[in-house]
Amino acid sequence: MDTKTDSGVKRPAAEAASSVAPAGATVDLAALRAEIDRIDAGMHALLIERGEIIDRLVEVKRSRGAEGGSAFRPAREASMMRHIVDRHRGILPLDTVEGIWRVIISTFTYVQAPYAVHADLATGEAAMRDTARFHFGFTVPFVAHMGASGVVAAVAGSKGDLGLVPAFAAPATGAWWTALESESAPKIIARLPFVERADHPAGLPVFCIAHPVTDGAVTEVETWSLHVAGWTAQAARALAPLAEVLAVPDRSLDGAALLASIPLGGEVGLDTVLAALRASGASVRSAALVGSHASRYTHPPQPEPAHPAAKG
Ligand SMILES: C=C(O[C@@H]1C=C(C(=O)O)C=C[C@H]1O)C(=O)O
Repeated sequence: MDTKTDSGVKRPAAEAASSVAPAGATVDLAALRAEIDRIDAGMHALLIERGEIIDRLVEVKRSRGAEGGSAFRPAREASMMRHIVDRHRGILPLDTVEGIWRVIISTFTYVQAPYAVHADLATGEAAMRDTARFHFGFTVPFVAHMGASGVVAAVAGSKGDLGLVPAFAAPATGAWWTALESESAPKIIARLPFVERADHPAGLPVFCIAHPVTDGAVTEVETWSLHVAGWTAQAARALAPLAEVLAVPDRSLDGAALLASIPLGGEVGLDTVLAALRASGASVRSAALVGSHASRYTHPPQPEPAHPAAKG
């Protein structure tokens, strides 16, 4: 007996049936594949419709005189990503869902206003590339730099590009954030991943920098560039419980350049951090706000995907 496939090609029934499907399941399989085709066509149509809404959004932004720089809106993106992971259920791994939406959002941001992503590869190329591609996809151009200061300079000289620099202490990076101190310099606008978890496939913590955001900035955590003299182990210990701090010691001055991340509206403010530094014997030469980002949002690690069929 022959059977007719979706494409109209005739082939033997035995070959058409899956090798694991019991005899007689062919029709069900074809029906399920028809369902999958219907869902795929629906999802594609929805993406096309999303693009039409983005077109209208661009018009509204233009009519409101939005600046011509990056269309990236950190507060909106952080909130969307939280909602997506919170409502997810079913067998599709969360990593996949998050990755799909990062590509959707980043690419629609790109079609609104083209931008490139500049990334500092000095602390390791593979992890940083994975991070950039996971969060921004493959349509947004990727520009590699060997050092964070090159990333800051590229963003400063661009119209609306984004930069990715490590959000962890790494000897190779230097105190790149001091280049963000002047008012018109780029600022930290986000910390990625938006949703953190121990087993994140692109979990390298990075700061995203861009021209100062005038619309849609998020200020849950402020990032301060501090210059201190008298930087000692005691001063470092005093700060550890108060704020997340990146420190680059400046041996010639017995001081350090610090990048302190301080949640707004919490018990510990900038004043608390400065007071702790002074109490430890350090003196604070300057403090400049160099950006802000959404508070870190943590999700528990995901269980291994276990399809019912795999359980035997
Ligand atoms: C759509 C907007 O622009 C960008 C694209 C987004 C998207 O595609 O969902 C979300 C936030 C912005 O980074 C917006 O400002 O809402």
